Amino acid sequence: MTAIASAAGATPALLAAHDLHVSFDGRHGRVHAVRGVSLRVHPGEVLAVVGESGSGKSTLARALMGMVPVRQGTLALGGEPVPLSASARSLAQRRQVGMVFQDSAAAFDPRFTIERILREPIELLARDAQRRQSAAAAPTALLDAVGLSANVLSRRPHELSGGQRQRVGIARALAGEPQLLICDEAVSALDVSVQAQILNLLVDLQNERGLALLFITHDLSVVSYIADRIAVMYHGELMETGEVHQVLDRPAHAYTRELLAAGL
Ligand SMILES: Nc1ncnc2c1ncn2[C@@H]1O[C@H](COP(=O)(O)OP(=O)(O)OP(=O)(O)O)[C@@H](O)[C@H]1O
Repeated sequence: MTAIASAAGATPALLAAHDLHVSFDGRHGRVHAVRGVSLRVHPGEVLAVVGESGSGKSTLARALMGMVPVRQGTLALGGEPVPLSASARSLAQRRQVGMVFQDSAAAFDPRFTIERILREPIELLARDAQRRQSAAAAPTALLDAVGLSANVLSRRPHELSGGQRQRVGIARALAGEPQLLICDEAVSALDVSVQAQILNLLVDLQNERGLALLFITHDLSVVSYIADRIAVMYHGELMETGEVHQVLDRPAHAYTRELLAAGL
């Protein structure tokens, strides 16, 4: 099934994916993890992607970033087609879209200082002749944007709290000055009080910078708090999309009703 997650009206999409398919060949045969998903994310909006474990949410996010091979489909960013071939530079490499993981710190080299961790993407981008970096991408400015002071620069990841590390993960994702952040369970591993702080930070970034968020979550209260629209995945397909209140109050699909009854 191909469903299009699009808001009504003719707002140009920031990200438009069409008919994406991803499969993995493993010991137990082929897993068709994403099956013909089409969706749009509009500038400045928050699209929550929900679905049970194994429904393909993370694979979809990675496919959008170019972090897993896409078997079929098209992707456009700001109306410009993005090549999805294995040899093409992915959105992850171009950093036009930032990604925040459940455990962003797992990607940090534990031997590196936070300054070095933040400088790495900045320097990669500086080598890219097509991108001009502004002062907003300096390590101190990135830390400032996520509510951390410059004295964090000389520390190593293990010297920070979980919430501080996730803030550094967000700062790193902001290095390319993206218009879209893909957040894959970005607050799930944090204590509840820290979750609220990180959610508020993401909402502030959305408001201040007009950032759009594609927000993968299992948490219904997070969906209600943060999202404008919801996309519901099941077995790799996009079953239903719509405005938050519409999907929460009048889910069209039986699977969505079950998911909501179970609290996602
Ligand atoms: N690298 C991989 N190799 C083989 N199979 C994979 C790989 N990544 C994901 N899968 C399979 O693809 C399917 C979708 O997984 P995915 O992690 O995208 O689901 P999810 O909805 O994000 O789950 P969760 O909520 O538990 O994170 C699952 O069957 C999973 O086992």
